[in-house]
Amino acid sequence: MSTVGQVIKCKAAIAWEAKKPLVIEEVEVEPPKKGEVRVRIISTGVCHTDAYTLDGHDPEGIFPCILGHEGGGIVESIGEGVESVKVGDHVIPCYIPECKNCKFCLSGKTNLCSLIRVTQGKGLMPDGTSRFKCKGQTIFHFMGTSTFSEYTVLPEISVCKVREDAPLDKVCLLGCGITTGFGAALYTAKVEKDSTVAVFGLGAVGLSVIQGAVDAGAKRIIGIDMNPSKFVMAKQFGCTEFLNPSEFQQPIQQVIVEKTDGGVDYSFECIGNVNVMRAALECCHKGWGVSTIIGVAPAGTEISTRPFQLVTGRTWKGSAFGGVKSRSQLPEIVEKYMDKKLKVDEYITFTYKLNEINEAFHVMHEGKSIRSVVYFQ
Ligand SMILES: NC(=O)C1=CN([C@@H]2O[C@H](COP(=O)(O)OP(=O)(O)OC[C@H]3O[C@@H](n4cnc5c(N)ncnc54)[C@H](OP(=O)(O)O)[C@@H]3O)[C@@H](O)[C@H]2O)C=CC1
Ligand SMILES: N[C@@H](CCC(=O)N[C@@H](CSC=O)C(=O)NCC(=O)O)C(=O)O
Ligand SMILES: [Zn+2]
Ligand SMILES: [Zn+2]
Repeated sequence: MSTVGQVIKCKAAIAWEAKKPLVIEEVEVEPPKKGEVRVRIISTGVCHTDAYTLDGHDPEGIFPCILGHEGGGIVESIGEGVESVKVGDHVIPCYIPECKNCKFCLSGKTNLCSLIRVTQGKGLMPDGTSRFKCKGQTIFHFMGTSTFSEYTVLPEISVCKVREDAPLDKVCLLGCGITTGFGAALYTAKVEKDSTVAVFGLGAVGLSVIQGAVDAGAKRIIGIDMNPSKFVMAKQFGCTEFLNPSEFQQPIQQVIVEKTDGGVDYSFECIGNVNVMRAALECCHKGWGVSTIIGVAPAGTEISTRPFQLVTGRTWKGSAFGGVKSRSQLPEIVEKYMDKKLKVDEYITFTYKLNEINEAFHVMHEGKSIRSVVYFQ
């Protein structure tokens, strides 16, 4: 029986409140309105940012909500006026949309489309309402994607069509962490051949920075993590040296400056810790070192350094989704994976069914996972 135009009742993991486990509930998902798309999610990764919001660190965290932003799915139905995707298309939901028409999209300088950013940050669709209900209560969207639900509704501009032979249970991971790190190295920092790179935090994002740095021809890639178990995979990805800050008396930036004849050409913070962000800037070479912040830091925290660090030629940058334009450039990243030029399968350390999703958060907090993928069937 067709579900088009009908409210769909399905399973979703609800975050009823911060710091509490998700609860699998039956939710009602409304049909897509004008300019919207309803997607059946096949699988979803669990990113550190989902944990950050669930743990109550996100100033935009609104509860109850359906988290999840690293999904792969199939279009179930489309709303009036939708032209860029059709029923049955394979898609990746995108937390940074691409309208191709706002000041940001037209600038050619950024991937940060801002057409619907305000409502998205309030957990709502662009018309200011939600498509989710549970037990008669409105459930908020998250990052415009809410992929921890069997069905979700997205604005058309937040949906990237991908080739049908790309396995959705793998390329879902390109919806966030892998694309973010890879893009940050190649498109935001623009790492150069023969350069020296420091990567702080060797989770999925850090490993992807390493992939980007290898692609760019970096000569030395120094991985820094407090968890030495993360070094094993980093080495397989092309990291050439490893440092555990807890093994040194001096600040880690000083150790790196000494080991690299004055500092690295590029550094990346892939943790979300403002003290590490400072270290990442200060381990950069005087005159030209560029440090890119990727990690998302808790509400209320701020970065600091001596302005002299910048006066003397270091640059502080930031990157969201690796600077990748979601609808026009993400298909190229999928292509790289399909051509075996980008690792994706290797990140999947755990797989779960939806009713086991809290375990994915547990293994992440224990430092045991790179990525968990949750399957809906
Ligand atoms: N800007 C953007 O567009 C995006 C930002 N993010 C953000 O990027 C960050 C990384 O995400 P993800 O890779 O999924 O996270 P992970 O938790 O998988 O990786 C973070 C790694 O950093 C390690 N770590 C923690 N504290 C320190 C420290 N003080 N010094 C060195 N290493 C440390 C962790 O160790 P352990 O294993 O012990 O925890 C872990 O190995 C998060 O803040 C996330 O929110 C993610 C995607 C997109
Ligand atoms: N809601 C947070 C900000 C969280 C954040 O910075 N998100 C990143 C993506 S993290 C993905 O895992 C991002 O794309 N930021 C750009 C944006 O417009 O949100 C807060 O309010 O601090
Ligand atoms: Zn993410
Ligand atoms: Zn736009």
